[in-house]
Amino acid sequence: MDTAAPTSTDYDLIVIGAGPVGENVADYAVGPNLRVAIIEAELVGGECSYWACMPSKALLRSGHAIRAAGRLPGAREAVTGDLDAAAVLARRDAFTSNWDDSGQVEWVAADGIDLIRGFGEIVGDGRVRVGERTLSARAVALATGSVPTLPDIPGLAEARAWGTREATSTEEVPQSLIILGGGVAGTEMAFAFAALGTSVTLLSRGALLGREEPFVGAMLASALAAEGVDVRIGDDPVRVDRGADGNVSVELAGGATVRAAELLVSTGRRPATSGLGLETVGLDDTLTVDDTMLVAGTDWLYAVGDVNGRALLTHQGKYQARAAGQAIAARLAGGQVHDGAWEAHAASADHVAVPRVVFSDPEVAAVGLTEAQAREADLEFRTVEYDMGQVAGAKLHADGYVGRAKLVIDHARGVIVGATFVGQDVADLVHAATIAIVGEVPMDRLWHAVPAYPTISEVWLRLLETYRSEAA
Ligand SMILES: Cc1cc2nc3c(=O)[nH]c(=O)nc-3n(C[C@H](O)[C@H](O)[C@H](O)COP(=O)(O)OP(=O)(O)OC[C@H]3O[C@@H](n4cnc5c(N)ncnc54)[C@H](O)[C@@H]3O)c2cc1C
Ligand SMILES: NC(=O)c1ccc[n+]([C@@H]2O[C@H](COP(=O)([O-])OP(=O)(O)OC[C@H]3O[C@@H](n4cnc5c(N)ncnc54)[C@H](O)[C@@H]3O)[C@@H](O)[C@H]2O)c1
Repeated sequence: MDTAAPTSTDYDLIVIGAGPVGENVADYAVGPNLRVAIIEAELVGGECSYWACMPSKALLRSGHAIRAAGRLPGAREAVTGDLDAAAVLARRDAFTSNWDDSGQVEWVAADGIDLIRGFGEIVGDGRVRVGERTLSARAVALATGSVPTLPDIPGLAEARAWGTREATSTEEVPQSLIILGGGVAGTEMAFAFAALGTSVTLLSRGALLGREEPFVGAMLASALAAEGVDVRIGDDPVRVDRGADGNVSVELAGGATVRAAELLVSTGRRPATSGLGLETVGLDDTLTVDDTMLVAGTDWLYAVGDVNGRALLTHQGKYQARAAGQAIAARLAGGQVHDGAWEAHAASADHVAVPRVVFSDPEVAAVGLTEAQAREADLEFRTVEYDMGQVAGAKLHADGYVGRAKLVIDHARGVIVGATFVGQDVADLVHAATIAIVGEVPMDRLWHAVPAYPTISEVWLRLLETYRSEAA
């Protein structure tokens, strides 16, 4: 398709999926000379706003605040009793706008984007069907997100298990909950429900958060155990049953059976490509994209956010959307596309600096490579680690502060390629590491970035001192 030529299409760009990513693709592309429509089958704002990031973080926050107060004499005595679960659920409801998307719909209209409600399906090059209508566009962007996977365990499909949607939108706090899957969602939900008073069993087939540094999973497993969560690692479920009394039982390979009022399955997600009609344009369900998110083998189709499987995180999907939206606008206007590494239309950071925060307690904040990934990449690297409990700012922050930090340093280039922090309130530490990686700041120059005293950021100084002393 010659995208620079004037055409008589209904739109210049149709975006399928109005989650955070689709909204940003449309927002960055739309302009006085570019007609943009966005198609949404459910709520404008997507999974993140109503069933994922926002409600899950709202459910977690009050428990973290109570635990934080418990670590400070004076505050500890002032905060007594349990969480008010009804108030926590009500705050969660406020953050999801009670699952009402009118605020986001208003924003779409104010931005000059046409909203079309319904399920969008590709029916040919640049052609999209929604209900009875078939629309044409010079470019189409898929931003349909991802869907949960369900493991093939006998009885599971019939057991009316919760997915993360049911967990984050629950109107009642179950008395007991089994969580299957020790990844990001399972670990966060274990903290959230334990704080709300639920008796939680967490079943993980390997170490918790197994893709992160090994100390991450070990520290979270002991923190969860301290919260009363029964963490079982490596004892796989072999059968699931929902009994006549409404409770769920899960039989484990080791012979034990665990029972609870509800079962949450959080065993990962896959790109939402089913029913999109990709076969009508010669594609299958695995979409390969370049750094402007253009799908390989096409000059009109883009895949952005969770659907391309690059990084299933809102902030990274929105970053891709900013690149893609601007690249689409440039291509449609016949302008220059700046898609070289680190240029405006390329999501270069996807390859080297994806920040990941797990809102557990302690929090986990990581970016770039772990040591294992650096080894796989055949880098010549060194690592340094530091006990964050020894940092003055951390000691002041909470009595008995427990935390650990680690840097992975590309020794040949003298730059950081990975960083991991575990500890109370470390989420915001990771952005400094992201800047160091993206900016390829040499270790010798990083030495001059002085952290304020007494902040938790002083861990940076300790890590750099450790690096220098070990190098000497
Ligand atoms: C429990 C949980 C907690 C999470 N917490 C965080 C977090 O704290 N931070 C973070 O960065 N990430 C978090 N994530 C990940 C985050 O939710 C996703 O990365 C993010 O939602 C992806 O945005 P998206 O726009 O690509 O997809 P989505 O948010 O899934 O939006 C896709 C939209 O497309 C619509 N759609 C799909 N198919 C069609 C179609 N054919 N026609 C029309 N509309 C369609 C859907 O209805 C949906 O509205 C979490 C995920 C889960 C499950
Ligand atoms: N704070 C955040 O940014 C945040 C929070 C929640 C979710 N998310 C995103 O949502 C996505 C989905 O979260 P998730 O936790 O479901 O996925 P995940 O990939 O993080 O974890 C899935 C876990 O399930 C396990 N698993 C997979 N198949 C299994 C099986 N058959 N039996 C037992 N265990 C099995 C895996 O080993 C893994 O530990 C993630 O990719 C994550 O990026 C992000």
